Amino acid sequence: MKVKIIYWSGTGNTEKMANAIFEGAKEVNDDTTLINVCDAKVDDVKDADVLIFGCPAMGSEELEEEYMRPYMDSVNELLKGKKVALFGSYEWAEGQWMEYWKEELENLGVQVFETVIAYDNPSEDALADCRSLGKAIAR
Ligand SMILES: Cc1cc2nc3c(=O)[nH]c(=O)nc-3n(C[C@H](O)[C@H](O)[C@H](O)COP(=O)(O)O)c2cc1C
Repeated sequence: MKVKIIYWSGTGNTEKMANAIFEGAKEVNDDTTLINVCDAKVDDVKDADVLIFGCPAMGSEELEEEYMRPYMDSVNELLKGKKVALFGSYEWAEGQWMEYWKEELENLGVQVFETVIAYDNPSEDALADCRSLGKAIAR
């Protein structure tokens, strides 16, 4: 089972979460790759069984618009039938962007296995949740 973690992070908070998910997933599945969305291709989604996408709350409860939004728009339709999870950091509001993101995928018929959000610089507890997510989804 091929696992890919694809993320965007402006100031490193979501990147810390991505690293923790990677650590957890690697423990149970060697075929796990961590990719910055700036380097991600559509094929990265095509050949994966498990996709874990990360993006902080940006804009007004939106995905980052230069890389993450266009990337998701190009792969959303390919996610049906795959195992998908979402994560990211936020600071100004209460995590609504993650609800919108999950809802958007569910409306396309994609099942979202889990979402993990962390306030600002992720706490040790939040990072532990990230490692658990990686471990649970990559088995
Ligand atoms: C341009 C911009 C827009 C943002 N919009 C939101 C928002 O709508 N809701 C929110 O909770 N936080 C918002 N934030 C705060 C970020 O989500 C928060 O700083 C997060 O930790 C950044 O994660 P990163 O270090 O992975 O880039 C915004 C930050 C920036 C720079």
